[in-house]
Amino acid sequence: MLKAVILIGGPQKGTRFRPLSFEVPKPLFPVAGVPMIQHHIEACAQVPGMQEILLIGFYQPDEPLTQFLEAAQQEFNLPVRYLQEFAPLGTGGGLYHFRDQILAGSPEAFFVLNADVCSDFPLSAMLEAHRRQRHPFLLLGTTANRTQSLNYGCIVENPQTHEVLHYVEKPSTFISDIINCGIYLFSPEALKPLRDVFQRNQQDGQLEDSPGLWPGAGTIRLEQDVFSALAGQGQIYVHLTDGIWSQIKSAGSALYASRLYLSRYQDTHPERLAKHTPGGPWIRGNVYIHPTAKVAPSAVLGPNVSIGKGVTVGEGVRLRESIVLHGATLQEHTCVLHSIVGWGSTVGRWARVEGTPSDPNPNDPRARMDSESLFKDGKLLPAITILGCRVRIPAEVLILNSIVLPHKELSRSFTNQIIL
Ligand SMILES: Nc1nc2c(ncn2[C@@H]2O[C@H](COP(=O)(O)OP(=O)(O)O[C@H]3O[C@H](CO)[C@@H](O)[C@H](O)[C@@H]3O)[C@@H](O)[C@H]2O)c(=O)[nH]1
Repeated sequence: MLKAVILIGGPQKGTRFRPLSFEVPKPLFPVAGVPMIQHHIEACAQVPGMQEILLIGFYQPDEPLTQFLEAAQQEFNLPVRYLQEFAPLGTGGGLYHFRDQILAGSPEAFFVLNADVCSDFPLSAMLEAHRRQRHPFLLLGTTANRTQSLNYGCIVENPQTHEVLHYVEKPSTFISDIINCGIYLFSPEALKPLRDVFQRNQQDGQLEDSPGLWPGAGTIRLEQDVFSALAGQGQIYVHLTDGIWSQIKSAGSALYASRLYLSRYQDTHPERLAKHTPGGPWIRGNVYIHPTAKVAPSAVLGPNVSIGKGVTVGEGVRLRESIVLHGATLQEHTCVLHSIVGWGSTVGRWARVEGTPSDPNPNDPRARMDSESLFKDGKLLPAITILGCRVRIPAEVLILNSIVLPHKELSRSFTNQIIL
């Protein structure tokens, strides 16, 4: 019997995802038409023997989250439960705090998945590798180029045995081009080292003269406190993948992840990809259209477009490399490229909303999405255009490389600006 835990973080997390995370918790942001963590749940539900999926985070269990859990339980016919941390406990604290719930029913092992990654989740291959060796910790690893590897957990392995010999979280100088994907398979014994860290933290906290410096009861950083500490002791192994993988930290990376998942749908969910039908819109490449969306027959969509619930797309609209969120309206002849259009926003006739993609370098097979910062030398870097929720763009204007905060009603064109 197996279980899976998805670490969904909480409201202080996902700041690079603003303004989109104002409206919906980041783990529920739609990527390729479905909430980000539904991809995780689908992958877990396909592993034979999966008994339960637990989401651990510090969000208040609000309506969208509760509705999502109910829908997921029904769809996958599996218990999918949310366990709320009383405070942010780090990537390992929640696993230790809820250890009884995780180990209830004696699972042979449990997957732990970061919510903010996009992957083809090679969980069955990880399980096979685990069953051969039964080591406490198995990490999924992939490669990144030298510069970008510094943004991730870096792994030095023994190439013969795949044992993790050395692990450094976001090093300041190059360590290894093998990076931690934030996807793990732990055996029940993995909780023992977490207990040791917890107890050590408690003792340190009691000894600490200035409690303000104490990291807080229960906080455990899986990466630094466990992986770095245990590397080279025969307990941690890496399973390498060259499948699709990307972090989803910013809105730009959500667009990139959406493209990766849409292309994967050709094998996994062909029914989710729109096809050109007589009298229907023109479809180029991979496009997802929610069944409730109204798309005019002369619109041209794709590649890599995802259209949410209740969206209206008018005649002559051109849409590519974009996500249009539920209830948005694109009036006749608008052109939307490399952009995310927020919930309930309206783009007026003949307006053009355009961004600049920040995709990984296609000529470098090891390139990953940059974990972009918005500014460089005090200037806004060109990036995808984001319209927050209920933004109104008038007719015949250009909105280029800009971020428009929710509820703004614009009256003219804007280029390279954050519109507050
Ligand atoms: N429940 C809970 N979840 C948390 C907490 N803090 C972070 N998380 C969740 O844990 C995951 C990792 O979040 P970060 O702490 O932001 O780390 P990171 O910068 O994404 O780096 C991690 O992931 C990389 C791969 O994407 C790894 O390369 C890196 O080593 C590390 O594991 C995310 O899904 C986040 O929501 C917490 O206090 N509680």
